[in-house]
Amino acid sequence: MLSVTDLRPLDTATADLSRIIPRANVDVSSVVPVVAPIIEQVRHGGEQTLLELAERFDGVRPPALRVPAEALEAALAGLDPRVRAALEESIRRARLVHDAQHPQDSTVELGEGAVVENHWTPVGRVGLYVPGGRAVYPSSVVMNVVPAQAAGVGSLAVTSPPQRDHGGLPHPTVLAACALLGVDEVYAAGGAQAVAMLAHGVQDDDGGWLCAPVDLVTGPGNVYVAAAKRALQGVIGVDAEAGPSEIAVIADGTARADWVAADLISQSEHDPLAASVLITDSEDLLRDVLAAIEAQVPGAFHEDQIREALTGPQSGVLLVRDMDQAVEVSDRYATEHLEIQTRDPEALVGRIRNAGAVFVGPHAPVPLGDYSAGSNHVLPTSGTARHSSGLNTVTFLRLQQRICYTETGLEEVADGIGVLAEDERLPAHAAAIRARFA
Ligand SMILES: NC(=O)c1ccc[n+]([C@@H]2O[C@H](COP(=O)([O-])OP(=O)(O)OC[C@H]3O[C@@H](n4cnc5c(N)ncnc54)[C@H](O)[C@@H]3O)[C@@H](O)[C@H]2O)c1
Ligand SMILES: N[C@H](CO)Cc1c[nH]c[nH+]1
Ligand SMILES: [Zn+2]
Repeated sequence: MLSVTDLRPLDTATADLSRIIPRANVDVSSVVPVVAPIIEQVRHGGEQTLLELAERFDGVRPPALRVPAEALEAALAGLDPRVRAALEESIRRARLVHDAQHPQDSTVELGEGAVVENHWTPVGRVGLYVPGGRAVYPSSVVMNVVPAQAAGVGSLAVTSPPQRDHGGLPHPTVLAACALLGVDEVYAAGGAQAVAMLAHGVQDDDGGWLCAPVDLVTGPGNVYVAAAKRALQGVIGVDAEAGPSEIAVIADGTARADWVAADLISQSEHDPLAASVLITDSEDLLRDVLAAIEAQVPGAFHEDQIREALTGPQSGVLLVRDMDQAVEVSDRYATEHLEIQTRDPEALVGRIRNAGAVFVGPHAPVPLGDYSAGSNHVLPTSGTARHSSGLNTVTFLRLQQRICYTETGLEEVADGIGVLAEDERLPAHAAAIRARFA
C-alpha cells in the first residue's frame, strides 16, 4: 500500500525531498480568498449570521450560539464513567507537564542603577478551537485548555462545530471535557466563521458582547480553519498551523514490524491527507511492515480513509543506507510526530532537531501522546516543525521586559547611546538622552 523509494544512492543533504515525499496537497493560501467573505459576513453580522453559517456548513442550526450552562452540566452528568476517568488522568498528566513549562521571571543587574526584569505575562483572553468535522476531539479540549490554564490566562472561550446528531450543540464529550476543566464559555461554531467570531467578537442586540473578541486563537483544524487564522493574523495572534496528521517512524531491523505498521495506520485514520512515512535501513523490516499493513488494514473502522492516506503521495517508505542518513532525511522532512524504534533509540534522539514531538522507543507510540502521555498533541505539521513548537504553556505567555534605570545607570551608557543614535541619523533619540543631563 505504501510506495517505496530507495534513497541509498542519493545525496539526501541536497536532494529535493519535496519531490520524493511531497506534503499533502493542502494549499492554505488558495483557501484564504474562499474564507474572506465568511470572515466579512461575521464581522458585520451577529448571532443570526453565525447560526445561518452553521446551517450552511455544518448542516444544522444550533439552538443558540453560546452553549447554555445546563447543557455543559448535562453533558458531564451523562458522561460514561470510563471516559471520565480516562479524561481526568489525561488532564492530570497534562497539567504536570504544562505546569513545568512555565518559565521563571528573572532580574538582571547590569551595573549600579541598571536593571532589566523579564516578566512572563499571560495573554488576556484566548479562543480555543476544537475540531469537529470528520471526527470529534474531546482530547483537543484538554490539549488547548491545560496549557492556557497553566499560563494563567484569565478568560478562555472554547468553540467547536455544531453536531447534527446532537441538536446543533458541539459533541457532548467535548462539552463534558470543558466542564471537567472548569470552562464555562463554549460556542457552537466551527470552521472559518468560528475563528472570525473569536477575532471580531459578536455583539448582542443591545451592543453588549455575546462573545467578546479574543487576543489569541489556538487549536488544530482543517484548511478553512487554517486559512481563517492566516487571514486574521494581526487582528489576533495564532499558534503554529496544525493540519492533517503526520507520522514518521525511524526503524531498524530490531523493530517489531506489526507495531510499526499499527502506528503508521493509526495516524492515517484521521484524514485522507494524513501522512505516514517509514524511514528504515532494513529491507527485511520494510518487507514485514508492508505485509503487516496489508494484514491490518482490511476491516479497519476507517478502512477507506486509511487506504486513501497510505496510498497518497504524502505517505511512503524511504529506504536509507544507515541511521545517519535516516536522521538527515527525518530532519529535512521535519515531521509532526517522529517515532524512533531502533536498537538504541536514546542514542538517536539527541541528534534529531526538527520534529514536533519525538516518541522514543517501542513503548512510546504516537497515540500515547495523542491522549495520555502528558505531552501536547497540537503539533506543527507540513514541515513547520523547522521553526515552530507545538502548543505549550509559553504559547499563552508574552515576555514583558521592564527597564528600571536610575540617573546613575543612564549616565553610564548615555554617551554610547548618543554615538549610536547619531550613527543611525536619529538625532532626536540622542537629544532625549542629553536632555536628562542638561
Ligand atoms: N495536529 C493536531 O494537533 C490535530 C489534532 C486534531 C485534529 N487534527 C486535524 O484537524 C483536522 C480537523 O478537520 P475536520 O474537517 O475534521 O474538522 P474542523 O472542525 O477543522 O472543520 C470543520 C468545519 O469546516 C468548515 N467547512 C467544511 N466544509 C467547508 C466548505 N466547503 N467551505 C467552508 N467551510 C467549510 C465547517 O464550518 C465545519 O464546521 C483534520 O485534518 C485532523 O487531522 C490535527
Ligand atoms: N494525532 C492528532 C494530532 O495530529 C491528535 C489526536 C487527537 N485524537 C487522536 N489523535
Ligand atoms: Zn491521532
